Amino acid sequence: MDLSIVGSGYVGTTVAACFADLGHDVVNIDIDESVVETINAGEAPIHEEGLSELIAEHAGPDGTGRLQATTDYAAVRDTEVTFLCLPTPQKDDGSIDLSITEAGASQLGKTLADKADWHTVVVKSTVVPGSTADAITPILERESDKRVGEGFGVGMNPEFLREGTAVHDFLNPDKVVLGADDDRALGDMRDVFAPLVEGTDAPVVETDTRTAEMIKYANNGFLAAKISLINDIGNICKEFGVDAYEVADAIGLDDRISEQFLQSGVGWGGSCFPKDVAAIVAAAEDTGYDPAVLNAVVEVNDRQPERLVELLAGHLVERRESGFDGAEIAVLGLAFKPGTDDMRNSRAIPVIDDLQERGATVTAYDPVAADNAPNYVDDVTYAESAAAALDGADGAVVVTDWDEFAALDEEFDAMATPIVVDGRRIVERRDGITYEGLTW
Ligand SMILES: NC(=O)c1ccc[n+]([C@@H]2O[C@H](COP(=O)([O-])OP(=O)(O)OC[C@H]3O[C@@H](n4cnc5c(N)ncnc54)[C@H](O)[C@@H]3O)[C@@H](O)[C@H]2O)c1
Ligand SMILES: O=c1ccn([C@@H]2O[C@H](COP(=O)(O)OP(=O)(O)O[C@H]3O[C@H](CO)[C@@H](O)[C@H](O)[C@H]3O)[C@@H](O)[C@H]2O)c(=O)[nH]1
Repeated sequence: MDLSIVGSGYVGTTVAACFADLGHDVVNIDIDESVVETINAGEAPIHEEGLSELIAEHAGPDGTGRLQATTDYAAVRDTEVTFLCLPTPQKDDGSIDLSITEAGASQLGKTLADKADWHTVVVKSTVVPGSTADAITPILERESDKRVGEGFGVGMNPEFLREGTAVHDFLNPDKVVLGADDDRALGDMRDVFAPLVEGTDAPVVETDTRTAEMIKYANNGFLAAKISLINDIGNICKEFGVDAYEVADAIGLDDRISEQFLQSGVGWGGSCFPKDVAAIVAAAEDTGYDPAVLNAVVEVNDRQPERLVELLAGHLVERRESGFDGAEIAVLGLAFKPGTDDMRNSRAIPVIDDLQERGATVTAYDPVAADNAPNYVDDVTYAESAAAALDGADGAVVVTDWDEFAALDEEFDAMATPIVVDGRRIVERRDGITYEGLTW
């Protein structure tokens, strides 16, 4: 099939490259010329395992591959189905900001005005229940001067991929959710996903757009809650001198709990959980409902970075009279999780802010996120390696569970005072360092 993917960020680029790999002809549309040029050069605009290979295979300068990129919405008219993969950030009050997605829908609608044939528009962005039918569809109708269900169809297909494993997750989904309010749009979505579903036996959930939208928030709310619950339990474990990871291993054996998402530590960040929990909380409160559990989920998460810094403070005052004042602290990890250069809402941000407010100077190391970091934190020195960050440091905190941190050993000997507070259970406890885990 001929597909257009509007928005070529973490989701759009992955989805476009994967659909091309599944045999569709795909055009990626983005307003950012540098993103478009990068894809057309056969390269990945973001760091995602396996993505460069797919783009190199399906895009490229000769323009003959199954994946192309452009800034021109007119390309939509040569396709049958468009996926909107545009950002849905949060406003200052936490509620969803639909303006970018609405602007994209408006450009798309204008383009569809000049298309004679039927077209299906699928919202892939995470949007609060009712957004597709009540906000996006009316824009498409107004700008195209067509009626939904007649000139075009609309669907909602939430995306569950994780950054760092985006390509793998998209190609091996636990489920595919197809939300549609008319049969023709649903039929088009089934056709688009047929090669994926046939190849993986992924269960397909067919529903209406409003339910599809809610499934996405329920999924993310549940996962964020699971991490906050294990963090809450982990904090209690720490008070009792119990290892939260040993406890998690045992409770994870219960099928009803499962072993996944039980890693306690400095908490959840990223481009999704923080804004999505905030958005569904705001949307719920708008209806008059008080989402007490989800509010607590955020509260527990917000406390973890400070708990990490407090643990370091406790050890530092024993070794340095001036405590944090003038101390050099190594921060290991900047990305919100390993496998990505994404720093949106990374726990590294509140940790670094707190360290600096207490008078410390920060040297940070991350294998891929250092170039991106100055967009999120100031006055940080970036080291070329974990060893260089640790060299001469008065203390270290681990914020991201990059595999390479597990291999650190003698590097700690070069610290001025070898105190290591681990927020991710990745560093090995060893002789010669004062090692403290956040929940163990
Ligand atoms: N990042 C994830 O892991 C993930 C996973 C599942 C769902 N989602 C959801 O998917 C949506 C997109 O997220 P993302 O992380 O890919 O966003 P992103 O910020 O990485 O990318 C968005 C892209 O859209 C482009 N853009 C902005 N306005 C445009 C316009 N009018 N026309 C064309 N392109 C435009 C930007 O230049 C950018 O390249 C969000 O709703 C998000 O919640 C994200
Ligand atoms: O046991 C765990 C698991 C994760 N995390 C943290 O949780 C955050 C999110 O991690 P993860 O879910 O792996 O990455 P995301 O890319 O944010 O993916 C989430 O958000 C996406 C965007 O909505 C969804 O598509 C995915 O299904 C959902 O997992 C990161 O800061 C992790 O360090 C923990 O602290 N403990």
